[in-house]
Amino acid sequence: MTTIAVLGAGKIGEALLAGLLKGGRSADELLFTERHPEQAARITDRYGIAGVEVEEAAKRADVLVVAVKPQDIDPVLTALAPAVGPGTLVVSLCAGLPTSLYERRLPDGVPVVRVMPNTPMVVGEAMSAISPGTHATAGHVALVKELLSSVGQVIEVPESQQDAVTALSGSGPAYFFYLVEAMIDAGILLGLPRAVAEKLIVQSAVGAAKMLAQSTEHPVILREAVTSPAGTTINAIRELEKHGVRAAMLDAIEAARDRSVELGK
Ligand SMILES: NC(=O)C1=CN([C@@H]2O[C@H](COP(=O)(O)OP(=O)(O)OC[C@H]3O[C@@H](n4cnc5c(N)ncnc54)[C@H](OP(=O)(O)O)[C@@H]3O)[C@@H](O)[C@H]2O)C=CC1
Ligand SMILES: O=C(O)[C@@H]1CCC=N1
Repeated sequence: MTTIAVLGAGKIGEALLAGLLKGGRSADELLFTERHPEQAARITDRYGIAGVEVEEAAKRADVLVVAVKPQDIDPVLTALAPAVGPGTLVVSLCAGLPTSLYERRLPDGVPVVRVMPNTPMVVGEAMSAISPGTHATAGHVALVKELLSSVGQVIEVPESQQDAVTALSGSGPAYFFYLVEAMIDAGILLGLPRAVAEKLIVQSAVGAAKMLAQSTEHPVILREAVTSPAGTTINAIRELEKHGVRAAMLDAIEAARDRSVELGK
């Protein structure tokens, strides 16, 4: 049995615990730490998983998944340093934080794998990108891939690409939610009831996402197929181009990448 402890059961930590249970792990194999007692009690009630202190998690777990905000990492590393050994695998989900930070602060030889997942984990559709640190072996990478495969898809990337990955797929779901929110607002502007606008847009998003996932065509071909000559769509596209939506997207994702780099300093 591999015991997995999630340090920081917030949004992504809870999503991972829920996903691992759905993927077939038993609650006995899982632990978590959480500094809000009410959140800890809620998680134990809901999933039957035990909440423990960081030091106990470090002693009992084979895999420690760090899911606190990057700004909160310092006390976690201080608590882990005397408690982890080279047999414990540390998996960091934290934006920006390099494996070298963990390697510097933890005992020599502790294996570290950096992962950037995303919240569609809650529906088994995460996109996770993983990068091994200096002491992580192929076996460690395989174990992390196996864990994350139960909550979505996994790719391995060089660690130098992790800030870009964070900006693209880590934050990516937020961009889609933002777009959906704006499109629902447009429905309200055009006089549709909110419930109708929501249904129209959410199902259009689900359908478009399935087409993107299943089709071998480039997204531009899929868009062209919707854009009839002298029709409605091209009028909307002209407005999007006029307002610089593509350039805004490039700038937005570059800004997210820059923030990830900054968090790692
Ligand atoms: N949300 C997302 O979509 C994604 C997040 N990530 C990464 O995951 C990490 C967590 O993000 P997210 O889940 O959004 O953040 P949250 O703030 O929701 O979750 C972190 C939780 O950990 C708690 N915490 C902080 N320090 C400790 C500690 N020492 N011991 C126990 N618990 C602690 C926090 O408490 P408190 O509320 O008091 O701070 C909070 O409840 C971040 O590093 C982020 O970069 C990665 C990919 C996607
Ligand atoms: O916004 C953040 O910093 C985190 C990392 C990627 C998604 N959410």
